[in-house]
Amino acid sequence: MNQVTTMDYDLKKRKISEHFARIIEELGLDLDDPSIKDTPERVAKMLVNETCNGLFTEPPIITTFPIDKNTSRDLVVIENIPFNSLCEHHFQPFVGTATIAYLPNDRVMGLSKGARVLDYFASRPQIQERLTNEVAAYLYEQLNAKGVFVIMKAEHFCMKVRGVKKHQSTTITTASLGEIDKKEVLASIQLASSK
Ligand SMILES: Nc1nc2c(ncn2[C@@H]2O[C@H](COP(=O)(O)OP(=O)(O)OP(=O)(O)O)[C@@H](O)[C@H]2O)c(=O)[nH]1
Ligand SMILES: [Zn+2]
Repeated sequence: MNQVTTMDYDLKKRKISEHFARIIEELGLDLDDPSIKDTPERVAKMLVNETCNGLFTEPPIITTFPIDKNTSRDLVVIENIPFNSLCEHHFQPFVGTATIAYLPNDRVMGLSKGARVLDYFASRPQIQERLTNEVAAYLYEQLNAKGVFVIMKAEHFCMKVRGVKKHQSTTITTASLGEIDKKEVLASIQLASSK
């Protein structure tokens, strides 16, 4: 994994800031304008600390708990987890929700950890299909789960605010690994939404 030290972070931000200042100049904007003068640093900070932070950090450690005789071994579904990521084609956001389902083997996952894994893989330039698969594959391996099924639904700003400009369109992607009954997952989501 691409571990970067604290010093590297500062250098990375400085270099990105310098490059972005050139783009601002090339656009004909005034880098001395009080409103714009700090924009290169702001963009660098946003990219390194937030929207691309997953490129420079380790994936989250997943807390798990052993299944004892009183714990269900059945399907677990964590639905409607909001996320935002960055489309690698246009560096525009794509924004939506993910549903993470897994069939435990001998351990269950701390519930928040699915969202942490999602945020980690979303914090880098992505396509939605890869993001969906990376979340599923990491959880499958880390949980030693019998199966994992991830569903994502997102709006791509590269399709909303530019290009084809289709504001209402959403994209649904899925990724499954191992033994998991996808129909059971979909039925449990429907059951929850009908309440
Ligand atoms: N499969 C997939 N495609 C994506 C994703 N995000 C953006 N795209 C698409 O990537 C494609 C890039 O196409 P190009 O023809 O190289 O770029 P472009 O000329 O800017 O395309 P337009 O968006 O059609 O204007 C577009 O069709 C985007 O809609 C994604 O997450 N998954
Ligand atoms: Zn795009």
